[in-house]
Amino acid sequence: MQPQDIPDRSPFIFSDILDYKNLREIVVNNNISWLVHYSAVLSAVGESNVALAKEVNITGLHNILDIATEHGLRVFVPSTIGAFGPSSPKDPTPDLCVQRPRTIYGVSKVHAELMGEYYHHRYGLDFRCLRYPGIISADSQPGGGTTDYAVQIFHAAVKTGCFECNLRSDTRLPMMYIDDCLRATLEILEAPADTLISRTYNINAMSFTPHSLTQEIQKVLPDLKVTYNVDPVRQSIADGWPMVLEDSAARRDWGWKHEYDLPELVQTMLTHINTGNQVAQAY
Ligand SMILES: NC(=O)C1=CN([C@@H]2O[C@H](COP(=O)(O)OP(=O)(O)OC[C@H]3O[C@@H](n4cnc5c(N)ncnc54)[C@H](O)[C@@H]3O)[C@@H](O)[C@H]2O)C=CC1
Ligand SMILES: CC(=O)[C@H](N)C(=O)O
Repeated sequence: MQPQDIPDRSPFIFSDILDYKNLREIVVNNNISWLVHYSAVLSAVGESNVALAKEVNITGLHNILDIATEHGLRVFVPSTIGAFGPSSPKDPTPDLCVQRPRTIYGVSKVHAELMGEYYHHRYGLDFRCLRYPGIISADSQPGGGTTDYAVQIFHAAVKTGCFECNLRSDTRLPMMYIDDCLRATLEILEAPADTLISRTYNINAMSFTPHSLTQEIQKVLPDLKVTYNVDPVRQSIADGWPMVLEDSAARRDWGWKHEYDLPELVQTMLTHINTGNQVAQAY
């Protein structure tokens, strides 16, 4: 979303997550009561700039937790499938298991989960966290992650009919459509505190490989051609991640239920991208 798309009643303020004083000023001046902390450097970009990922993902998180504790705010921080690693069980990956990620992104997200839970128990901070799968959305370009291919393929399928995939065709990863992701986030934020047995939950929707995604898109666009040029950094990250997230605790405690499986995802993405293109061409 661009600043000009935000309605007048919702102030849009640019701020650096590393500027503690400015963040505090924004919280106080705007009577903020919930912090939804999305700023991060994602998995693939993090491996090419570890220093930046450490700053944004770890120091930025510390700022958020301290401000929230100081001002009694509720905090949501997304975690990720990237918080697991090669020694975690993969199919399915439970909420509680070995977490030894090998990316700075994953390490920073495990740190966020543990710090948030520590602040909850130590200072009573209302910290809530979901481990998202790869998120797929038509209106924003992906920001340097390992699951980016699953967004890029839709744009390529509509615009050029061919796509070069940077993961192996059999790489199975958990994914979720953005509407399910945003609804899950609102649902956990609004859940009564006494229903939350845990402060960090896996949420799952679907899992697919580049090959099975291609086949589903080809049902609508049969001429789509996909070739493979594997990026070793992204592939080794993906090889250490879950294939399926086990999310029965989220379903039991606060009623999580996904709505989009692979066929609905493909239909919805292609419709959005086609509509966007038609609007763009009309101008
Ligand atoms: N997109 C996905 O598939 C998944 C995303 N998540 C989490 O969701 C959150 C959002 O992810 P995306 O929107 O996909 O990532 P993105 O890379 O598109 O967005 C990250 C945002 O952080 C901002 N940012 C970076 N440095 C900053 C700083 N110093 N101060 C303020 N803002 C700064 C960037 O400007 C960017 O808007 C992240 O915390 C990510 O870990 C978790 C799992 C999956
Ligand atoms: C799954 C994520 O956290 C993100 N999309 C990434 O690939 O880094």
